[in-house]
Amino acid sequence: MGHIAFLNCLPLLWGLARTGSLLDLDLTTGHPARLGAALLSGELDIGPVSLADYLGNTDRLVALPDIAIGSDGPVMSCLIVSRVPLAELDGRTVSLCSTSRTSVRLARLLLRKRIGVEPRYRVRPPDLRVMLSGADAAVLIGDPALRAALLRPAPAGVEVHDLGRLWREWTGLPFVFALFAARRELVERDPATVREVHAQLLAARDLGLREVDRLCGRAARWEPFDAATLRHYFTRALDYGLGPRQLLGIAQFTRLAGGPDAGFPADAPLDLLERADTAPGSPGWLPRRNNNVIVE
Ligand SMILES: C=C(O[C@@H]1C=C(C(=O)O)C=C[C@H]1O)C(=O)O
Repeated sequence: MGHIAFLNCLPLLWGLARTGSLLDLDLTTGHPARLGAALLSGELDIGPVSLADYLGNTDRLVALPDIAIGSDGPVMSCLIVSRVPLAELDGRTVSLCSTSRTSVRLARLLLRKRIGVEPRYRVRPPDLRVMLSGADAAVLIGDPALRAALLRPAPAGVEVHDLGRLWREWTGLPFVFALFAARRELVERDPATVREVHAQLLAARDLGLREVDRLCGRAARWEPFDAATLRHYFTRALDYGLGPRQLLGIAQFTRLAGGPDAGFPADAPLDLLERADTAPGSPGWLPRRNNNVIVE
């Protein structure tokens, strides 16, 4: 199973350890772009997958319901950091961090369709100093983004834009940056194991959030953020749910961002693993489609 090497997945890791599930799982830690590639190559069976990677490979992956990594407003850790107002980025250079697959797509969508600019893009490692050298803006995710937003007061003239906030203000919807998926081949071969791991993930997430005060007190000992900041990040900024509103957000993003150069089609389906108890008599699993229709 994959595990994202960012703080955003710490409540899950805490829960997997505290429930004992960690003993059943062989965990591979990495950044989202690397974990997506590993899931698709068969190196991993199950785990978090950046939304764009999922949407580009729906024939090979099945999404797990009720759990995701998203936000319903400011997310704190997916940012555009810019030396100039966003409206002035037309024709300028924007660095995209190499660890992200979805935030970089969301940033390009927002800049093109919401702000109305068409910058030049280049991919760089997730180091803000490197990203901003020779560029006017940078799209950064995960812990380096949290550090950029919270620790260093932004130098004069540098603007920090939160992608979760921009999306929410534009569409009124939550945004899902990553969901959890299993390889379709495994779901067909061994649905019981996929269901068990799914149940373990939900239990781990719930326990991690129930024990969030203990988790934050502990994490603040070695993270550069204090316990209250971590608590806010886990409980107010991040949204670990995948229900009807989050599915609407996914459908809206798919339709707006999908296309030949996006890596996924505008009509990419979302097949959710059906729960055993909601599919009586099914041979093991049934795909449930995200048929949300967006009305303009
Ligand atoms: C909230 C976050 O969501 C993430 C953003 C991702 C992306 O942009 O591809 C992928 C997985 C998540 O880690 C974050 O990284 O801070």
